[in-house]
Parts: sequence; C-alpha cells; structure tokens
Amino acid sequence: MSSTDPKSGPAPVVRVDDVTVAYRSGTVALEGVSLTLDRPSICGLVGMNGAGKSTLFKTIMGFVEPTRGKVSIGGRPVSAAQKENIVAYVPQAEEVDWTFPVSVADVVMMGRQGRMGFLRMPGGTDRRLVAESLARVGMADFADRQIGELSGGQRKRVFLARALAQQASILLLDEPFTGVDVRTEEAIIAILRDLRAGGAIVLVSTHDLATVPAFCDSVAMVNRRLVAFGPVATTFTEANLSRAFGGTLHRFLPGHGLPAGPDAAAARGLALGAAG
Ligand SMILES: Nc1ncnc2c1ncn2[C@@H]1O[C@H](COP(=O)(O)OP(=O)(O)OP(=O)(O)O)[C@@H](O)[C@H]1O
Repeated sequence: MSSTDPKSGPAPVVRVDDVTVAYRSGTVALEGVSLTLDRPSICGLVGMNGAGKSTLFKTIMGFVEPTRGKVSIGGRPVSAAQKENIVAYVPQAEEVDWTFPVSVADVVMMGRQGRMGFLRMPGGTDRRLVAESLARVGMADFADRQIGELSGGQRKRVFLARALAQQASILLLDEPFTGVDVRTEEAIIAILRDLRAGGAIVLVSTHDLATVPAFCDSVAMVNRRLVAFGPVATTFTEANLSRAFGGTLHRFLPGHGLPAGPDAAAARGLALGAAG
C-alpha cells in the first residue's frame, strides 16, 4: 500500500441528516437529504446539472451551512473533521483561479498544510509525499510548471494529487472525469480503488453514468431531493435513473461507453427505455 493512503484505518462514518440548503438567492439546492457513508467504499453521486451535487460536497466540507438538518463525521461536527484534515475535496475545475501564480508542487503541498507545525514550514515528509502523490497521478515531470499552463486533464490530476498528499480518509471528488482522456480516467479509478482498499470513503460525482457500475459500490441519485441511495446492484435501476434524470436519461448514456458484462444489457436497456 502506498504511503499516500490514509494512515489510521477505516474512515469515520459520514452522516448527512435531513439536510436542506437554500442559497441567499432563494434557490433551494438540496431538500431533506439524508444519507450515510459508513465503510470503506466508493459511492457515485449522480444527477442532472443543478441537481445539488456540488452543494452536497460543499455542505459535507462545511463550506456551506445547511438551512436545516446537519452533517456529522464520526459523530462529530464537520468543523472537528476539518481540523484533523481527514476530509479532502477535489473541486470542479471552474471553481479554481487558474491565473493564480503558483506551481504544481505548491498546489500539492497545500494538501500538507494542515499537517505541518504552526510555522507551516514543509519538512522532508511533506516533500516526499508531494513527490509521491505527483508520481502516482503521472504528473511528476510537471512539478515546477505554473498551474495556468496545464491542460484540463492535467489540472484534475494535480488536484487529485493534492488530496492524496493530504492523506485524508474521506475523499470528495466533484466530476474528476470531466475532460480527461480514457487512460487518465482509468488511472483515476485505479487510485480510487486503492484508496478504498486502504480504508477510505470516496464520494465521487460523475455525468458518465455508464462507468458507475464499473467502479462504485453504491450510488446516490439527487434531484434537489435524494431520489435513491443504496448498493449499485439494487439502486442503479432504470426506474430510479428515470426519476433522477427524467426524459433526458438517454443523453447521459453514450452508446460507446456502456459497461461490459451483465451491466451492459442493463445500461443499454436504460438508454433505450428513457430515450422516448
Ligand atoms: N453560490 C450559489 N448561490 C446561489 N445559487 C447557487 C449557488 N451555487 C449553486 N447554486 C444553485 O443551486 C443549485 C444546485 O447547484 P449545484 O452546483 O449544487 O448543482 P450540481 O448538481 O453540482 O450541478 P452541475 O452538474 O451543473 O455541476 C443550482 O440551481 C444552482 O444554480
């Protein structure tokens, strides 16, 4: 197991309890959402644009306060988990200021900050973990580049490296596969599987529905409310997907990306079933 895996055994339970989030604009992004992530696992988070996925991530991170309900991590408030740096977040690319003059290695070092002493001076362990994390995502040769000079897929990998360097036991990834090539997607999925093997809880949003059965243990479908949540085998069904995506479902299941094996037939059925 790599030293960028979480150190301290299985991740603590993440409990989202009856959470409603209303933004100041009046938009209700989430309404009465409850779910529990309670063992080393990869949970896929799916839903249409604007369904509330990013809001759910930000609420678990403590960036957004629920209007009603609460989130706890290991039975404690989110703020306690944040102090211990056990939750890592890979944001959507649009949420990052790419003009900020900072190198790739500096970005990944940010994942170490919460674990440094009060002087915030990187030590040998920090530098080693940054190098290892960059190597793990195939970006070792880019350490000295400015982040603004990277392609979209490379940026995703750098932010994944930052999360790895943090050695978090809970990882929240907002659309890590958007704009990345097939090899990078496979590499990211392999890393997520490694993290799960090391005891991590991974919550990952994606618009690529066809890959969900291939690497997720469970799936949460949102459409402001939680439409369905549970093991992929019983929850990733046409009925539930239709409830989450309505008549637009077929657009999210490209014919070339359907999973192999028994899931392929199911996914094709989903694509056809919702196309009309
Ligand atoms: N800071 C904000 N202020 C006001 N409204 C917001 C804010 N952030 C998001 N929203 C609104 O909340 C709703 C949910 O947005 P959110 O970004 O959580 O959706 P999403 O499922 O992540 O969408 P996408 O798939 O497009 O990334 C949308 O209607 C969005 O316009």
